[in-house]
Parts: sequence; C-alpha cells; structure tokens
Amino acid sequence: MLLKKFKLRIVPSRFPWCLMARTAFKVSVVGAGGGIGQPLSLLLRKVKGIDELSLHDLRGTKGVAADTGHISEHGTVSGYVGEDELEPALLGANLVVVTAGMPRVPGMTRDQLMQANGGIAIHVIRAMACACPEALIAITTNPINIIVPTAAEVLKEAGVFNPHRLFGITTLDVVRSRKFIGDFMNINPRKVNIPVIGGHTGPTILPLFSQCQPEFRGDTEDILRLTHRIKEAGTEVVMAKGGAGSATLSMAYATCCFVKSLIRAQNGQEGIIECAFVASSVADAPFFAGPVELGKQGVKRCLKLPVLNEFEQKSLDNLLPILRKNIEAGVHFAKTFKK
Ligand SMILES: NC(=O)C1=CN([C@@H]2O[C@H](COP(=O)(O)OP(=O)(O)OC[C@H]3O[C@@H](n4cnc5c(N)ncnc54)[C@H](O)[C@@H]3O)[C@@H](O)[C@H]2O)C=CC1
Ligand SMILES: O=C([O-])CC(=O)C(=O)O
Repeated sequence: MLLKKFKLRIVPSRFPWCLMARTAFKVSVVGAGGGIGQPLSLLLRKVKGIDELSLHDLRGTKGVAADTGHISEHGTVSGYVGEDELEPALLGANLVVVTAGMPRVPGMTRDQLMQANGGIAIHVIRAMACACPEALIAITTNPINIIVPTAAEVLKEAGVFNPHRLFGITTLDVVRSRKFIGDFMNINPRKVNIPVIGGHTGPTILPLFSQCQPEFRGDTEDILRLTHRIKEAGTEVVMAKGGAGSATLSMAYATCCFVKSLIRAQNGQEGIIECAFVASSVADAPFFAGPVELGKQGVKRCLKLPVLNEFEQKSLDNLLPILRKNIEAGVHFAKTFKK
C-alpha cells in the first residue's frame, strides 16, 4: 500500500536529460599539457556528465591533473606522461580530444604543420584503435583538413573506422563569427547563429551570412570584410602572439562548447547541431565542415546545404578543389607513413 502510494512516477517528456540514468563517461585529452590542453582541462572540470578525466602528454600532465583534480567538481582526474602511458590513458575512454601537435608561427600556413603533426596524429590514433576503438574522437590538431582524413585512414586500416564518431573541431570558426557579427550588429554574440562550412584554413573557411540568425544587418562590403576577418582570425592571433603559438584560450573555450554538445547528445538530448569537419556527402568532397546533428552515436546526420547566394556559391566552388586536394594528401600521408 505504502509503496503504491509513494511509487515514483517519471514523466519522460518532462524529465531533464541530465538526470537520466547513464553509465560513467570517461574523457581523455591527449596533448593536455599544452597551450590548448591546459585551459581545456580546466574548463572540462565544469562540464556535467564527465566522470573521469584522463590527461595525457609527453610532459606536464601529472601537475595539471593534481591541480585540476583539486577543483570541487564531480569526477576524478588522472595524469599520464610519455609514450608508455598513452594507451593506459586512453583505455576505456568514451571520448578522446586530441590537442597534441605543434602550433603555427608567423609566416606558416596550417598545411605546413602536417610534416610535424601528421606522425603524432597517426601515433595517437593507432593507440586509440587498440585502447578505445569505440570512442568518439574530436581532433583540434592542425591541419584539420588533412589530419582528419589521415585519422580515418588509420582507423580503416585497424578495422575500426566509424564515420559517425570522428570529428575535426571547427567550432572556433563559429565562435569567432558569432563574436565578430554580434559586435558589428551590437547584439549579444550568444544570440548569433551562423553556419561556417568548408574546412579549416583561410581559403576553405566559409561563413554563410545568408543563413545568419538574426538576419545580418549590413551591406556587401561589411560581409566581405567580416568574411575575411573570420577566415584569417587564426593568423590574427598567430601574429599577435609573435611566435609564441596560436589561439589557445579561445580554442579551449570552443572545444569545451563542442564537448558539452557531444555529451548532451550522448545523454539523449535531441536537436543538437554543431558545425564540425566530418565524413560527409553534402558537398563534392568526402570530408566537409558544416552543421551536423549530434546523437547518441556521434554524427546523427549532416545537414543538407541551404540554397546559397551567388557569392557563397562561388566561394564554395572555389574552395572545394582545395579541400579535395587536402583530403587526398591526408589519405596519401597515412598510406605512405613509415614507422
Ligand atoms: N582546430 C582549431 O580550430 C585549432 C587548432 N589548433 C591546433 O591545435 C594544436 C595544439 O595547439 P597548442 O595547444 O597551442 O600547442 P602546444 O604546443 O602548446 O601543445 C601541444 C601539446 O602536444 C603535446 N604533444 C606533442 N606530441 C605528443 C604526443 N605524441 N603525445 C602526446 N602529446 C604530445 C606537446 O607536448 C604539447 O604539450 C596545434 O596543431 C594547433 O595548430 C590551434 C587552435 C585552433
Ligand atoms: O591559426 C592557427 O594556426 C590555429 C587555428 O587553427 C586557429 O586559430 O583557427
């Protein structure tokens, strides 16, 4: 009787997603001692739904783990250092964020980082294929346009490629677009929504002003100027840092936003859309950055491209051959990589 009286009634539609029963969620950050990795580790301590944070780098992560592990938030933090501790750091991870690799210095293109970062990415992805083959993989390491196809190839070779689970993080392009447009229109940047498509290099980043919400209030000249700033914002930071690296703090913020969305979708929240560089068939390139609906398995679907205006269509036509070349270079790199 008593039991019947106090029987717990759960109304699914009104039940908050964050309180739903779930299994423990482990996030590994590889490159956690670096410029992005450290502030990202800090920000992740406040993300709901992370039960275990595992921080790996060739240096420094014991300290970062001890430090962030003292923050009075839910979950455990552990630090792993060196090649030998990579697989233990990744073991059983549900999500791996890869921030390992060199940043640009003034005068360099992102593509030029492939020589230094391609091998690092292959090494990390091979370890993941063994230690956590079903994990979601979110890569920040540049050049995104080349490294993500390289990673896909490595995963294919290991027999564990799942196109729904591999992401190149392009959130910073959206974060910057929202900020620059918000400031221009004198509105809160958080209220601005704009898809940024293509890839993640100056020539391949394309913000779609025709799709901006609220509607963009400005003339063609404003669009051209802001488009240029968004495309070259990474270089703006590289120049301002004068040889001390590239965007780290804004990138940690952007990566954290992306991770939050991945985890919310993983926990069953519907309708989450983020731009990311993923395996896609929405444009004439096998990988493409654009709005992606996230779900429990990672990519639920890539949203179809909207009808573009003449400037956007021309820009897309111009960037696609560059992107396809990048992707081919990534596949070639993986296939010819020795070691
Ligand atoms: N996708 C995007 O929008 C952005 C991407 N980036 C890229 O993110 C990457 C990281 O940038 P930062 O954190 O500023 O560089 P950083 O040099 O400050 O940190 C990189 C870290 O990776 C570590 N590392 C190198 N090889 C490793 C390996 N085999 N295993 C584990 N850790 C290893 C280094 O020890 C270092 O601590 C760069 O490639 C940069 O170009 C940066 C900003 C934005
Ligand atoms: O510009 C760079 O080298 C780093 C990066 O990708 C960005 O800030 O967008």
